[in-house]
Amino acid sequence: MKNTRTVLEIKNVSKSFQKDQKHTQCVLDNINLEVSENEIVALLGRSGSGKSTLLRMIAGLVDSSFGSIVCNDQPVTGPCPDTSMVFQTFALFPWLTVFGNVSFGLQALGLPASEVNRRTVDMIDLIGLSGYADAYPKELSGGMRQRIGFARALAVEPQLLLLDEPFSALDIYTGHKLRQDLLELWEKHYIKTKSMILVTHDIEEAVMLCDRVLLLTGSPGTITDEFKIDIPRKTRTQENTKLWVDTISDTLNHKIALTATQL
Ligand SMILES: Nc1ncnc2c1ncn2[C@@H]1O[C@H](COP(=O)(O)OP(=O)(O)OP(=O)(O)O)[C@@H](O)[C@H]1O
Repeated sequence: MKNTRTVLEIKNVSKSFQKDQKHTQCVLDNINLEVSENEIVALLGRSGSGKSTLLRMIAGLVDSSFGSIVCNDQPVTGPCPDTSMVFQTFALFPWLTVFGNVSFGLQALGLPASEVNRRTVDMIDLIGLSGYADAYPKELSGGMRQRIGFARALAVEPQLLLLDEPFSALDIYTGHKLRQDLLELWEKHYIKTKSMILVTHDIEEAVMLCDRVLLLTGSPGTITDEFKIDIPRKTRTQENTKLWVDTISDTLNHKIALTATQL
């Protein structure tokens, strides 16, 4: 029987930012979302619809104004130990080597040095950066830098990996290779991560990689549409997913146009 343990449960979450002394901006409204073990979920929406804000709220980096977020059975009230994030811009520490970057989160956990060392070396190998432990990010290509970003996030063994457009700054080939490598690590359980949420603007990427694609639309943003991609991941091709891509694209464009008329 399929394991359907819930890794993330978001209930009635809203978020407003204080713009100045008199004005607040409501960015997200009444978000409800469950993510199960063994799932990859995509979040699509226009720029500014609140996708990154939602990821940061799940990570506990931003407070929600209303509602509840529970990750791995624990309410998220601050930085969440069961999640980690990979960013579009890599967000590496340029003054640290590959080893320093990858071990950063492990050191913050206060683990013994021998454990930090072992897990960092293992993760550097697993992500395909063997031989580069002493290199600095500026000495490496964009694809290799993003591998550091993934290794840093995965080293702390998050249950839920939060991906904020992690492939969009890479060329098509490099992005494709990194996606395939990540999938392989996940499907073969070489990493402890159970589930992932991917924020992307690339509908094809979402359909090829994810079990479900959610649309965050409206102003303030809310989850308005869900598409279950029920073709086994391994058998997906551009041809047999084209209908999904076209349907999602049409729905998204329609919703964005609708929102524009309401603003
Ligand atoms: N810390 C903050 N303070 C004030 N406003 C914020 C803050 N963070 C985000 N916002 C506002 O919230 C809205 C949503 O931003 P967010 O970055 O979540 O959108 P997004 O959907 O991820 O956009 P993109 O696709 O361009 O990355 C924007 O209007 C942004 O200006």
